[in-house]
Amino acid sequence: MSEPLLSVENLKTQFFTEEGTVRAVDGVSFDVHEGEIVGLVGESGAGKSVATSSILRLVDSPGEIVDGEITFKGRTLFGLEEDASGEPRPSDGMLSEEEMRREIRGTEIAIIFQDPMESLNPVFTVGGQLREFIELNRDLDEAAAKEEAIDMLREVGIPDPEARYDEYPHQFSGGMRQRVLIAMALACQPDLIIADEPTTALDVTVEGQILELVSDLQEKYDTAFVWVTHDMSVVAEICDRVNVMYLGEIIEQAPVDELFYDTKHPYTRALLDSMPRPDETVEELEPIRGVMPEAINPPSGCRFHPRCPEAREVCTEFHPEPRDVSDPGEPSHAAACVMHDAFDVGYDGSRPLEEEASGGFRAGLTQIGGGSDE
Ligand SMILES: Nc1ncnc2c1ncn2[C@@H]1O[C@H](COP(=O)(O)OP(=O)(O)OP(=O)(O)O)[C@@H](O)[C@H]1O
Ligand code: NI
Repeated sequence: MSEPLLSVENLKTQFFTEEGTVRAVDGVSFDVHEGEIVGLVGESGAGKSVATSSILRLVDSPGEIVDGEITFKGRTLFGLEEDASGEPRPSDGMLSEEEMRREIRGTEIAIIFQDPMESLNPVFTVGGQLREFIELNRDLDEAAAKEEAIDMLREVGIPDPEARYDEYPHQFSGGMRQRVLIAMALACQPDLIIADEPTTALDVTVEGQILELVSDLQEKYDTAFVWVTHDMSVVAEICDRVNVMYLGEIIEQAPVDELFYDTKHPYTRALLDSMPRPDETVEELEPIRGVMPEAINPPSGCRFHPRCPEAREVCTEFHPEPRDVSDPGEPSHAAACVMHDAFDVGYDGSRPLEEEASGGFRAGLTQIGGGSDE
């Protein structure tokens, strides 16, 4: 395969709070290739948003990227090297804040958030905002930018775009506002769009329409996407490859079909069993038991072990990083679970935690977290 468009390596982003260090993103690696839609999925608090805002270096204090390397089209968005005394400092090649603002954010990598009202200014017309954005970022005069803005509104399926151009954000429905944000994201023809749960607040029908629109646009413009969601049916609908996150880590990484039909991590299985799937009728949905622990003091060993039905003693001790667990000839499929032979740390001979747990502390858990806990 060709060089990835975006490469994230061992990314660590932490928040230094009074309660302690929140390891929000704790050693995450993934690639995005040209024109690919890559999912980032996991329960609330898994670190999805922090991971994506780290890509654009938009993490605010008390948060900080503390380790890792992020490259995009051969340029270093984040990188560290050692100074003379062995302390880490930004690498020579790392883009400056000014370069990030001028050359990357919005133009090369656009971002779409869940709440369009955060990105749209309520006191200016929708068309005016879009036009100004186009004017600023592409060498177009006002008239040409207006024409382009109307074209973009039409492109994202807004009916009667000439008239809607002069309306204000509050005159648009939630779905229509989200379409405006997609138009804005596409306006500079970026190579990558980061979408952070942009359809979560919408009802299912509107969500379906937006996902369809994105698929069409993706084909037409060959834009790559990082699509953040907690919803496996959204993943099934639009993603090519998927990264499943749990407590700051990626625990499974696979093409979408492999993830659904040859699931390799018990957490992914639990996520799949906890929500309705378009491709399967299940008698009963099974919520994931327990709640995701705090990212300040993650459990020892595998971070999922306190909630895992397959957990054995070794899981409390050995902390697995994702390893290739694909069968020969199959596409690359990584999982961070020691039940796979690739780990060879004595899972088969290890004592199951199950019985002890059901009578013990798990019985004490009163709150049962579902898959979508927002
Ligand atoms: N400003 C902050 N200060 C302290 N901790 C933070 C801050 N922002 C995020 N975190 C913590 O970082 C972790 C990851 O949060 P993040 O928002 O990335 O989760 P998420 O997977 O996007 O969840 P959601 O689905 O709810 O959006 C959480 O434990 C969260 O509490
Ligand atoms: Ni989030």
